[in-house]
Amino acid sequence: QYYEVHNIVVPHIGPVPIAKGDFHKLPKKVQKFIAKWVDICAPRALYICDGSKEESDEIIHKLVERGVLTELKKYENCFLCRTDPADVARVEAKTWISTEHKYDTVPHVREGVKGILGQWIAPPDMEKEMNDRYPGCMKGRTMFVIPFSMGPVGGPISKIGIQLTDSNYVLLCMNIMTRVAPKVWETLGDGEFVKCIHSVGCPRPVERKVVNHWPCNPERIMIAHRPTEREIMSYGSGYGGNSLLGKKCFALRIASVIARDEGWLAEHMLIMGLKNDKTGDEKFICAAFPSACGKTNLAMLQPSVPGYTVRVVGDDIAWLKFDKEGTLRAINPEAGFFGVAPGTNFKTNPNAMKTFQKNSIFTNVAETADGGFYWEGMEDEVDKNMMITTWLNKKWQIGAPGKAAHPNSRFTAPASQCPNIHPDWEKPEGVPISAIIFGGRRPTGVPLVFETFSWQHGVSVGACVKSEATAAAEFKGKMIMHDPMAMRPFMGYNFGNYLKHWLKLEAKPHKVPKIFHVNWFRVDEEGEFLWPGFGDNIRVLDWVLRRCAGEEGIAEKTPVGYIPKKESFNLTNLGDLKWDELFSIPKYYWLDDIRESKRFLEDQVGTDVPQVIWDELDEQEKRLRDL
Ligand SMILES: C=CCn1c(=O)c2[nH]c(Cc3ccc(NC(C)=O)cc3)nc2n(CCCC)c1=O
Ligand SMILES: [Mn+2]
Repeated sequence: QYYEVHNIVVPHIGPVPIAKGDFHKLPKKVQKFIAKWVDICAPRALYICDGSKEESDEIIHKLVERGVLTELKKYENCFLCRTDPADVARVEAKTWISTEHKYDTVPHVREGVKGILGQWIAPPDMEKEMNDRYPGCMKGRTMFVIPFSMGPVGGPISKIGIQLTDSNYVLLCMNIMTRVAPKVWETLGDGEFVKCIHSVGCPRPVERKVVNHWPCNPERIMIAHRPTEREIMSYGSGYGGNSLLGKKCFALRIASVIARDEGWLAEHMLIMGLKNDKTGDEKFICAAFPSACGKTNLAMLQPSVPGYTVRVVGDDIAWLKFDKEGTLRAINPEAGFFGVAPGTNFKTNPNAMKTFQKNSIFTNVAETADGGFYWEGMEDEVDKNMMITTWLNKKWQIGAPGKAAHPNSRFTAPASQCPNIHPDWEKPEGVPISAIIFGGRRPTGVPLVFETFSWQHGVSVGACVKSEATAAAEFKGKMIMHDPMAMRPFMGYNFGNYLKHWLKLEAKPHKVPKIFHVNWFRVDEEGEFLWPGFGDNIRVLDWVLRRCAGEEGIAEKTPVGYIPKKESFNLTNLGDLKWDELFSIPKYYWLDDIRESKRFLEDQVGTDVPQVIWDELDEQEKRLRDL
């Protein structure tokens, strides 16, 4: 029979050989979903995954034989993968969201301004693009069927997805990053699941030359989301952010739409627990930072001074939901860490280093002659004379020109292996959240930490998050870029409506947490960092928690929020700290900052900005004028 799919008619190619698993035991809805895409993509065989170690070992063995993976003999069960250099990062310009009505997806952007809060594509145009890519795209390849759960399988906040993919690398990483298990089928039953279709876009016989045994189709990459149908279709890229669909595509973009509909939050946040060693009292916080702020380093913090036992729940994504007592609880929907390798070492993040000593996959890092991994930041941890092979497969040594690892090279490691993973990290109902922290890389004008005056003020601060970033190619050096709620590349729907959703959650019986803003990166006139950061950040989190506990006399009011009273702050062994410079609130810097933020919101969100946000910015401006 024929399938009416996306208005194209594909011949029913009849049964394909099932390499693994029992197709007829799958839930009916799942069988239909698979059969439809088998007909469209025309794979050579079907492989139903079970997420077992045996399965991963079998795939790894095959990929090592084929030269896709190189074993890192210095570690246990660790492998290096080099991608096609044309397929090394997320591609925002080719990331689309399709809904019936444009303004369900994007805000009303000012005429002539390029929208940076998501790209909308009309359903008919998306169908045309899909029909142009998917028919026959898996010819000569195996279609892997990955049943996965975001969050502990069966948990009340968890959600199930099924990913169809022709990439075995994706299968290996999904087995680390999500919960893949036959139990997902039972839990799913006849229920709904997020439909994830991924292809590297290289049917056999391949037309485009395959580099590094990494099939991809960079020229025709398209990462498309249909939130209303809970569907994701990713074509042409094998790279993590584009192909591990459980992460950015599902756990942020699609999940933020589900969360809007169901009354919870899917956020780009770390989750960490801080136990006061004296009182035994433990509090959890969530924090949202743009890239290059060291989010993973903070999540896995090794404190530099005693007083707290810090443990990580998650380093990238948080699903937050108010429980029936009105307490905000969060789960980490992921099961692994997909972290930026460069800059990670035993000083900046010893817990990360210990996490990926085994059972981990490294993508586009460098390789040492003794079978280890290497990247920028490891100079002091590897013998100076060590022969190194770069991510581009060139011979190299420390001190030589060029980079050994790609700046966006990644480690993929099981969260369970992290030495300071929290014992409750897989608690199905999540952990209670006492504070939400926003932050950015702000070299000037922004104090180390401030507490916002209210939920509404906090949401307005989140909406105006900015961070210094290496600007796109055309500029040299750095620019301060907007990254509202650190969700800019991951918004699932109209950002104005997203802010409205946040504001609405304050309603009773919800007990909203306090919202803070931090900045580890302020520098003095010589460009020297004013704050030592890293393990010393525990001092800031200590003050945050004491404020959450309602401790009096430790804060003073400023126009932008409450900042610590110097005498209340733990400064032991910090030596000379330029406290006043670190906490100054320059009036005209901030007046400019507020004006620039208003301009950003007018340009990028326009009429969709909730009035409350304008009111908060106006009040902020008034407080500054009176400074
Ligand atoms: C929990 C740590 C958070 N954190 C920080 O708190 C932090 N602070 C800085 C800036 C800085 C760099 C070096 C020093 N000190 C010396 C000795 O070089 C101090 C501050 N860099 C930081 N980084 C690295 C950012 C790039 C990913 C960082 O991750
Ligand atoms: Mn992230």
